[in-house]
Amino acid sequence: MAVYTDISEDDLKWFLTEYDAGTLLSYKGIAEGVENSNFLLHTTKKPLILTLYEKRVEKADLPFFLGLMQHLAARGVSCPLPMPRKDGALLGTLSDRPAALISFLEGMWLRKPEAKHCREVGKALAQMHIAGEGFELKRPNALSLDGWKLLWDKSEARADEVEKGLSAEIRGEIDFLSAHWPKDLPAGVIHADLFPDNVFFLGDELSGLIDFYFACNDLLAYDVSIILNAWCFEKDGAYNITKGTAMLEGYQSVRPLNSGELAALPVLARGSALRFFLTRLYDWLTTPEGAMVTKKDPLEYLRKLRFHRQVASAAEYGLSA
Ligand SMILES: Nc1ncnc2c1ncn2[C@@H]1O[C@H](COP(=O)(O)OP(=O)(O)OP(=O)(O)O)[C@@H](O)[C@H]1O
Ligand SMILES: N[C@@H](CCO)C(=O)O
Repeated sequence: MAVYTDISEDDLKWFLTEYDAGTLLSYKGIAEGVENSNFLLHTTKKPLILTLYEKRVEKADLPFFLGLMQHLAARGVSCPLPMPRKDGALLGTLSDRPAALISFLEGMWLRKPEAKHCREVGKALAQMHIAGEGFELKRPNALSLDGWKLLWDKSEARADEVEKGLSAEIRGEIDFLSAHWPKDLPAGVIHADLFPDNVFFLGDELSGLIDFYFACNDLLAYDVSIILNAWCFEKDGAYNITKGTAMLEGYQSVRPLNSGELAALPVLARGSALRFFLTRLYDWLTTPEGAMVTKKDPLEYLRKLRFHRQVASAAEYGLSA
């Protein structure tokens, strides 16, 4: 469960006096998520989400994340909107953590997404990429090649505890990706974590995107490879080409991928599988037993990485001719 930091009712009431948010009626911690502490607040006005930013979020990055949500919302992307305090600031402090109030988004995330949902996610990602144009703040991707190497340095010594031989395999993968990572592809603001639990639906209709706390400037096609990884594999590890086709068609109905982006997809998908493998591995090795958070399985992403290594061209992801 992702409530790393407890808050007291008195502190919360005091925190809310800085906002025009009404009077607190109730609040509760939200079990889902692994990164930050989230609470659902009911007040005499509208429901709100309170987020306390935890270890993987740099305070200096918060203006980028919160400003991006404002930028995207103003351009028609359905995403949470940060509520300014009475003094105009978007950030406050609660229980010694940077904290923000953001609007509550209606909808639920899908436990069993189908191809039609993948199509909608593809479209929404492309719309986000276009809406992100013109956002002036910049944030390099802290979880690209250099960040992967740092994470790997912290985990390598214990990697073989997770699976024998892992250490040599991952070192080889990082070397390969360092040598083959594409450079000259269209870049912009990417979400970088658009997993099923970050996309809300009302019925079959996509109602919004949340959790922009990994958003950054990077290759747009890298974001496409992330959604292929996150949405198009089945529980048994098989790639579902019907979902892949729908997702790529959905994306390209809004923003067609150029030939360079298409050719790079297998390498980009290896990179994004490695990224989630490495953060999960690090958490797996460092989260104490009994912590109130559900650890995610790094091996799921190792299997995906091995799949992408066998992919010869983007056609295997379900690209229609
Ligand atoms: N704006 C919002 N409106 C409604 N519910 C929200 C909103 N933001 C967060 N939530 C709820 O809180 C949960 C966790 O939020 P979020 O995904 O941002 O957390 P996280 O710790 O950053 O998670 P992740 O593991 O995806 O990085 C969501 O699954 C959702 O139930
Ligand atoms: N979406 C990520 C968690 C946030 O980094 C994962 O499933 O590993």
